[in-house]
Amino acid sequence: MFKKIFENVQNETPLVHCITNYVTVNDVANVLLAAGGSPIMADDPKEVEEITAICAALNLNIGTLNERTIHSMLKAGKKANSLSHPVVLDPVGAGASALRTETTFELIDTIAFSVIKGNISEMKTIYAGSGTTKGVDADVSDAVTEDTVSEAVAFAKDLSARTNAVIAITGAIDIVADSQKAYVIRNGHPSMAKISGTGCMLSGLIAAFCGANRENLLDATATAVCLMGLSGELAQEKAVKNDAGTSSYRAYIIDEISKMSADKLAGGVKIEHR
Ligand SMILES: Nc1ncnc2c1ncn2[C@@H]1O[C@H](COP(=O)(O)OP(=O)(O)O)[C@@H](O)[C@H]1O
Ligand SMILES: Cc1ncsc1CCOP(=O)(O)O
Ligand SMILES: [Mg+2]
Repeated sequence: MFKKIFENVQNETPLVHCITNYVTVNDVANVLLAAGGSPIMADDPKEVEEITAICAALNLNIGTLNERTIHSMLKAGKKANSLSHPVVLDPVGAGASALRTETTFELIDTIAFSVIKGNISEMKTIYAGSGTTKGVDADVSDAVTEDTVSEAVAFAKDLSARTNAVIAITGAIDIVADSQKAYVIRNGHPSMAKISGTGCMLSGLIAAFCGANRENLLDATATAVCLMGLSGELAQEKAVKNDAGTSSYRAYIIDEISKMSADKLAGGVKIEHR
């Protein structure tokens, strides 16, 4: 499954419309190119419908939301739905402010999302209807551990049934689920949480993988999560070898994605079916 899904991205070069935050926007663009996709960042309400119409997928990330971009996200999302394009939501910081939480729900109520991807604190906010997320990073107390993984799988399946979207919960252990089936993914490295943008990069990748694999959004999402995690592992090996710090580590992750092959990916995934 991984090989074919990865190859479809490389062969189809999906154009991904991103309405995303200004912290990590350049990393999202570069990671899309590295994986074989193509990015276009466009957030003015006057052009979002036109841009999304020429794309294979839409990536909505509320990291630095404001009134104008919220309007753009709603417009783009509705247009993408009308064209049956996959739409991904990254509810960055949902639970940290009323604006983030309310916007997340307005987006979910208005747009049919293909995938909703967030860290565990953001996803718990969506599940509960409110939250007390401390910021854009997950609360340590929320983390999915080996002891709570079954509970997290049930939570992800239930959230998928409620939203009709594939659910991706990231952290040391990642969960990707629809209402029936889940994957538990143990790729990745703790260093990935020490740089800003790994979550946003992953949302961009998920959009590209869904754009090139529309008939299997669950497996497309799982493959993107494995790719990100494996690249984080390989980048860590290189960082240790080079005595590198966090800035180089960020670049090494993009390097590893650009150097990934279908075989290397298939050989490196750490995935369990539930
Ligand atoms: N402690 C960890 N161990 C392994 N991988 C991690 C860890 N923390 C985060 N990751 C990986 O980093 C990426 C971003 O996840 P996360 O940090 O949860 O998102 P966000 O940046 O949105 O908070 C995912 O690919 C995830 O698997
Ligand atoms: C720091 C920050 N503040 C608003 S958006 C953002 C980036 C969040 O990126 P990620 O979710 O990938 O860590
Ligand atoms: Mg995030």
